[in-house]
Amino acid sequence: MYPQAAPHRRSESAIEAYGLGKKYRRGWALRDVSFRLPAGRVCGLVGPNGAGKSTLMGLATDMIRPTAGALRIFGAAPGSAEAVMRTAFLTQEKPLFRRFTVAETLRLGRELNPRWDQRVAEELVRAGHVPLEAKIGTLSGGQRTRVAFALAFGKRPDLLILDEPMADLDPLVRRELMATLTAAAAERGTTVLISSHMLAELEHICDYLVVVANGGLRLAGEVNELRAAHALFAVPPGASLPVGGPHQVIESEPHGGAGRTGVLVRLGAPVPYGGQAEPPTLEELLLAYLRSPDAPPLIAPGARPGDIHDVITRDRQKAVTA
Ligand SMILES: Nc1ncnc2c1ncn2[C@@H]1O[C@H](COP(=O)(O)OP(=O)(O)OP(=O)(O)O)[C@@H](O)[C@H]1O
Repeated sequence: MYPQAAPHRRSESAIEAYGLGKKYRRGWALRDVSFRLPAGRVCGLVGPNGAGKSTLMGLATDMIRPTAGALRIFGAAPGSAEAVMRTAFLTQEKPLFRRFTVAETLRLGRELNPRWDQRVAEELVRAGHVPLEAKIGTLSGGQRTRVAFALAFGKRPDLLILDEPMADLDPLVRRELMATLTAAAAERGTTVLISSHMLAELEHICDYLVVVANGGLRLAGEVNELRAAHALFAVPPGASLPVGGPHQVIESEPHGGAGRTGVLVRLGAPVPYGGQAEPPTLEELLLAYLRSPDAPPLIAPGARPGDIHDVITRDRQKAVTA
């Protein structure tokens, strides 16, 4: 059963993937991945180590070429001038020139990006008391991360792709930068795709979710829709599971003490919440799917991409008119 959303015009897609796959010598890192991320969403990309998250982000930023399928950024091919101008990508590595000062780094950002916003970039640096005249090589890991964030935000991207970028930040700075992220998304309609293993943190910022495991897509869609499509039952010791038939058990785990079992089900029919059942939190939903990598995928209707043939036709038309 899937909660019926009110009919609405299909919004612009920031990312659409069609049967996307990447094969390395050791095998498929990502296989047959199809989803869309509507523009303006903050999307958590979640999966166990080696699930294919960085590969997906590499494909979206043209760092990696697909073995199969295709991907579009605002309708444009990754690596095209339009996609590059509209996208900022931040990884754990944060390649910055160590001999440049912070001010020189921001100047480089200004020269390379036609939509550069010096005020936004400088404010981010100043908020962390990072001296503009300091050389990058003399900064702490967290300060370098802040400068890399300033470069990414200064670019005023429509799509910000963040590959676990905050691992070296203290909790207060993480919070501050998360707040900056969500404010940018709310004010400018920036789409954010952020991979993280910090599930509780994602709960605060994400309204959209893509889960990958073993190189395949497991969940995609709006957080609220995905939560509403599941229920968590707290089953007392000795009691039998009060669901069956159309419902599908994703996972059962000890829950809340007193010998109770928490059973997360994908709903096949409406259940009255209350009593034993409640909608799972985002963290409960994610943990259940991470612990059950073979659970069948659930791609919300709004997260399904259009037809790949339309994309090919559109590309051909662009090539003819170019
Ligand atoms: N350049 C490469 N050559 C060969 N195999 C690779 C390469 N890059 C990634 N892989 C493999 O592809 C799979 C997916 O890797 P990927 O880095 O996308 O996972 P991830 O979800 O980002 O993991 P993590 O959470 O650990 O960062 C892994 O099995 C990895 O070993």
